[in-house]
Amino acid sequence: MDMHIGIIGGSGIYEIDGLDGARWHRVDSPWGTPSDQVLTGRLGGMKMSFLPRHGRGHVHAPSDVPYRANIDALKRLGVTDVISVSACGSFRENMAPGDFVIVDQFIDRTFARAKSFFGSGCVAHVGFAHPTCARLSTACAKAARAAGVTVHEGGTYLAMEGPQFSTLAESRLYRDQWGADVIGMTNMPEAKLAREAEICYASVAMVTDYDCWHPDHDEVDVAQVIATLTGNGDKAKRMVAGLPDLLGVNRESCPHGCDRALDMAIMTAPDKRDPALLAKLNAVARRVL
Ligand SMILES: CSC[C@H]1O[C@H](OP(=O)(O)O)[C@H](O)[C@@H]1O
Ligand SMILES: Nc1ncnc2[nH]cnc12
Repeated sequence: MDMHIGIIGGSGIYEIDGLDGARWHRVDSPWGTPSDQVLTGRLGGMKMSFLPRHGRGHVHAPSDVPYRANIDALKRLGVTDVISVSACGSFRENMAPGDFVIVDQFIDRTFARAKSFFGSGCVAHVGFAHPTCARLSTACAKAARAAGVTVHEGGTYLAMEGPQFSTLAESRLYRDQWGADVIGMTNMPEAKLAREAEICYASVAMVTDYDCWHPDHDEVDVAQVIATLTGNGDKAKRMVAGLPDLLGVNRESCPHGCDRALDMAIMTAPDKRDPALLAKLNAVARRVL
């Protein structure tokens, strides 16, 4: 099978350069309209598709990003592995603005988003103890280091609803009591949906600020995030350029089982399944339905 990387670009990343045969095109999804068209092409011979999470011009707020349509659209294009590139605040002194954290755990504090492709008519429960793909994450860490970035391998990302930033009490709670390392507004439910769609998922969180807990730094605001993002965006593009050599164009099945997540997940008896929901699942769950 061909490796096909999907990059979901967060705040400050609305395109990527250097794709051979690059073309923006519309992908229709039964789950709604994706955030934007998808830029497809090849990098070092490897298939790559890029989707700006907030749309070009940053039009979608974190609560309104069409997460299901985005993952479904990438699945329909044949994407096997998604790399999420996001801005985040840091709860750790040593995870400084400009550094990349390769996230391996999440705490989901979002509450106003559709979080599953499944539901009444086709109930499924996928395993999510290890929400990111170690194979893909390791490649991202190597590529980022080779691009000269300071990389922290492993970290817990707290996903908040937003769009307001956290209060000081929340920031201290997440950092001191809950052990979160970074905070952002978008990786949930994206990571959950990628797992349901049997797509490997890695999260590259680019630190832009110290949120509001740090006594020696100003509390986060958009100006601070944008100032750091300008440098981070270039680093992310250099990281992406290193991926084809590390991952190769031919894809072995995932050693961690991300691409077989639905094997034991669907509970609803075949004769009780809702045909309308099954029709919408025709890309995400195509392998098992
Ligand atoms: C511009 S600051 C807050 C905004 O930035 C992050 O976006 P993304 O995760 O897509 O890079 C954060 O989650 C918020 O949506
Ligand atoms: N401090 C912060 N909180 C939430 N999302 C962010 N994105 C970038 N910085 C952030």
